[in-house]
Amino acid sequence: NESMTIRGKQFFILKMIGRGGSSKVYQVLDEKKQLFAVKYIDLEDADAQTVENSKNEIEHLNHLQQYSDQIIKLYDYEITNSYIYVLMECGNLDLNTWLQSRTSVNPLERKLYWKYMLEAVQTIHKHGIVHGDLKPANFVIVNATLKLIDFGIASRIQPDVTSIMKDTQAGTLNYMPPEAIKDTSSQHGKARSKIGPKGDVWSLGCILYCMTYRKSPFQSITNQISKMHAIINPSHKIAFPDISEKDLLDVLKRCLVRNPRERISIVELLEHPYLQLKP
Ligand SMILES: Cn1cc(Nc2nc(NC3CCCCC3)c3c(C#N)c[nH]c3n2)cn1
Repeated sequence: NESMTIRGKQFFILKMIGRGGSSKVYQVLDEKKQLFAVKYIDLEDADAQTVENSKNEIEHLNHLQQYSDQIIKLYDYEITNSYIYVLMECGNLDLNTWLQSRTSVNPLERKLYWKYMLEAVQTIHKHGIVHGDLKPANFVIVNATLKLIDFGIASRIQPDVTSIMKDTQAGTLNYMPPEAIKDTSSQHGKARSKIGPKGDVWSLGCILYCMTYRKSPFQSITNQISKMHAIINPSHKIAFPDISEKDLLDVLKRCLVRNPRERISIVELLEHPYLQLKP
């Protein structure tokens, strides 16, 4: 069985959890049989921007450790000219895989997960980071809590193909805010800087919509161009089938407002009646 050495400590590979571009994520054990996740980034054929983004992401992850338990724990990392190893806590499962495996989500679970997602995203916003590409695969379940595993700065990671993830989440438009599609200024890479924190609120709303109605608001539109048009088209009314939890329905409607200025904020969401924890 393969092993890797990170800063003098040996880790034994159990399985590959996911891969994307030049990154791979493994489930590993240390010599005390403690479970960890290791992200391995191959820098051999990575361009300078990728190297820069990866280092930037790790520095932010390291800095934000102290501010919230809803940010994945970073134990160590090793950066060389040819690779980067990032040693992190290992979640039981990512939220996308979990959602795909559930026929229904129980209301209290949904409410708790929502609170954890808001707290994680509030933490990065407080430190000037807007993710810009939030989706269920960016969160992992650790015991009964949710943790954010990346800040959207470095490359995308998708679940390993052997884990039969058909619609891998990398590159999905299902959670993309209208302002990211409308933003025509400058080359697209800069568009993200134009999306403010309200862009992440839209994406979080799409995730909550998924946890409520089992699909994201635009998932049924399979043609990507038509999907983008629907996301930005004010005449395309998003369906909100009636549900018993009226507070939840109100949260969904306030997150999925196309005008970012009229969209609810993270702070208002944390104060919303839906989160006063009466199941
Ligand atoms: C499917 N599955 C996931 C876990 N747990 C887990 N997955 C992580 N990344 C996964 C990579 C593929 C896409 C989904 C996230 C990370 C991680 C990073 N980056 C830091 N800790 C983690 N824990 C167990 N099963």
